[in-house]
Amino acid sequence: MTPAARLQAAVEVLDQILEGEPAEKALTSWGRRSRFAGSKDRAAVRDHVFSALRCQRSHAALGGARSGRGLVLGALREAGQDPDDVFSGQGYGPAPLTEAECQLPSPPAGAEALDIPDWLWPEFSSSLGDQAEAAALALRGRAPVHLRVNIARGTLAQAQTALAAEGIATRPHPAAATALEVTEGARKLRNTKVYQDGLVELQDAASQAVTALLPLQNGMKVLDYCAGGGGKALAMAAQAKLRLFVHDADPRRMKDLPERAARAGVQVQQLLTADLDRSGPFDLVLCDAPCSGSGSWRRAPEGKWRLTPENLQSLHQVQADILRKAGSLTAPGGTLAYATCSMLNSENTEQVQKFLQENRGWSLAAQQSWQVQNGTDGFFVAVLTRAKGGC
Ligand SMILES: C[S@@+](CC[C@H](N)C(=O)[O-])C[C@H]1O[C@@H](n2cnc3c(N)ncnc32)[C@H](O)[C@@H]1O
Repeated sequence: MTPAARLQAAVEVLDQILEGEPAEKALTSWGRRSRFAGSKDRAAVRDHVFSALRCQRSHAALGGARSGRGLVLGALREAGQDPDDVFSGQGYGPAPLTEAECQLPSPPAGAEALDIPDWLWPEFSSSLGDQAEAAALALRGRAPVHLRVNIARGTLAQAQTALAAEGIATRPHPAAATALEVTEGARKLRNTKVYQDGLVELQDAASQAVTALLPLQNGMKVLDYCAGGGGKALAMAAQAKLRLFVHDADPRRMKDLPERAARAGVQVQQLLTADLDRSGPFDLVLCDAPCSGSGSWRRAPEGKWRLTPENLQSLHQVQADILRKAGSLTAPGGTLAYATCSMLNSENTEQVQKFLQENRGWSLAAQQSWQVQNGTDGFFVAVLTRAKGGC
């Protein structure tokens, strides 16, 4: 495909996404009907689509329309490229610009230029303070690829050497002792032996730092209450020999966990919600709660535009309920860890404060947050200790 044809494909996929289709589904259906597209074409179209979604608001303003064409036009204008080179109708590229599209709109400003919804900006800026602008700008860019070295299988240096032998260059990431950042060859990763043998897993460095902060010790009975795909469960298992249980309100979210656990050489026991009470209490319960995802909007940029004040409100309720339930499953003297991939105070510190106010016998042992402008996803974790005679 020519560069212009790839952009035309992105225009079509973006139009479907703007009509409400999930990005992955829209890309998959484009892929199915475009058998002529090679793997490089598919990767390029995907990159165009995700870049457009990260900057959807500002690019729509610059392109004069919230449409696939508008977003691609806005991206070209922001990059200082002549749109006529792409919108020429040549080589299966987009049709030439109309007279209306040729009009230069006034440049975006404020939250529009920062690609944050207006309703969210007050909370975003009060949560991030003088870092709000830097964080919003970081969310407009691509996320780095981070790996967690499975230290139960090998050292960081061994993983780097093995990855280099398969054409993947990495460097250690300062956020976590187990973290590597891929600097070259990321697309090849899943086909490498080092990945398939379980020496490395894809996981953001801040996500790794969350579990590194937990007081895990051999023999502990641990529950990952919101296990999803199991990223944190597997990271915990690499840190100590645990009796590890996983749960998710939607067990389908854990479908890949058995295979991932086998690759990592880890045993986990899945629990249904109905079995939780009789399986507890646990020495440590981690809840990696559902959230706005504001810390990972670089990876899942649709979330930024699909979040509404009402969704955020109901997430607050779900988070409070999860904390309460996970607290009840924590043994006296045990630890409850609450984590999100959000940078919003209302999902983080405010939830923890509310829990501490409403539940006697708990204390805050540690709290940390990570922000996107510092080279990781945005994350938050609070580690709470239950008193030995706690109620
Ligand atoms: C942030 S994701 C977890 C990611 C996972 N821990 C990882 O590291 O890969 C949050 C998970 O919480 C689950 N969830 C949502 N509501 C829940 C509830 N009330 N109780 C338990 N899990 C819930 C969702 O299905 C989702 O899989």
